[in-house]
Amino acid sequence: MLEVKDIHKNFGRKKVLKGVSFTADKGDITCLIGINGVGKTTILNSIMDLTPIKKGEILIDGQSHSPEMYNKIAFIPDAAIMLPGMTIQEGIDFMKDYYSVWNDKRAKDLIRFFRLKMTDKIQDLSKGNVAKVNLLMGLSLDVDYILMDEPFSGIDIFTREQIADVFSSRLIEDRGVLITTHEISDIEHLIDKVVLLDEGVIVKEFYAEEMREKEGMSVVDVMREAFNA
Ligand SMILES: Nc1ncnc2c1ncn2[C@@H]1O[C@H](COP(=O)(O)OP(=O)(O)OP(=O)(O)O)[C@@H](O)[C@H]1O
Repeated sequence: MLEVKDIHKNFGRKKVLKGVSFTADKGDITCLIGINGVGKTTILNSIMDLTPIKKGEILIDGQSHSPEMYNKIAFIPDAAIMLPGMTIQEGIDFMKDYYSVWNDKRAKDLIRFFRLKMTDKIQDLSKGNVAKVNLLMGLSLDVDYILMDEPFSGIDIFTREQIADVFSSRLIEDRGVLITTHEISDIEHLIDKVVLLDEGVIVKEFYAEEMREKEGMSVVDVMREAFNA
């Protein structure tokens, strides 16, 4: 389980996270939702230890940050992660050398699934293809948890559908996925758990299916109610 416990984060005098707590389970797709600038990326960066937190604790299967953690968790950001001059093949070769948890069979499945051309340079890729390469690099790591920051941002509907298909496919397997997205309707039917962030704290944490069955409310209905939209 991924446990975020009472984390606080300031940028200068601005208090962005004011005691954020939630959990994301292995086997679940958990979606972190909130308006622009509320602190979603900051939470993912904090989980990956890419930014220091002022207070609080982050546990991955009960353990706090350590170098071994990077064999358990992968981060798929919303910008290109490979050097611009590299080809996709060179990027894959780098990942293979760097990570002992690289799964070459899954990488090959993803290359076929996304129809990527290995000789293409990262700097020449469209935004959608950059997103696909990022997914390829993150999902090909045999880790238990995957964080994804806005995998649908600025991407056309067909590519969004293709990316959404990844969520329902065996490429995710029984791993824990924590995703931020504004394109909730694309994956509403695939999400297990929803965590709503507003004004520096978690205002609601619920299972989408339970909410549909017990309250007759969709994720978007709950969002509208929580954010008074
Ligand atoms: N390095 C930084 N220095 C100063 N302020 C920052 C920094 N990174 C983020 N912030 C501020 O922290 C707040 C939260 O930013 P963050 O990127 O986490 O939000 P977000 O919820 O991911 O936004 P979006 O939905 O637009 O991607 C914003 O007000 C942002 O301007």
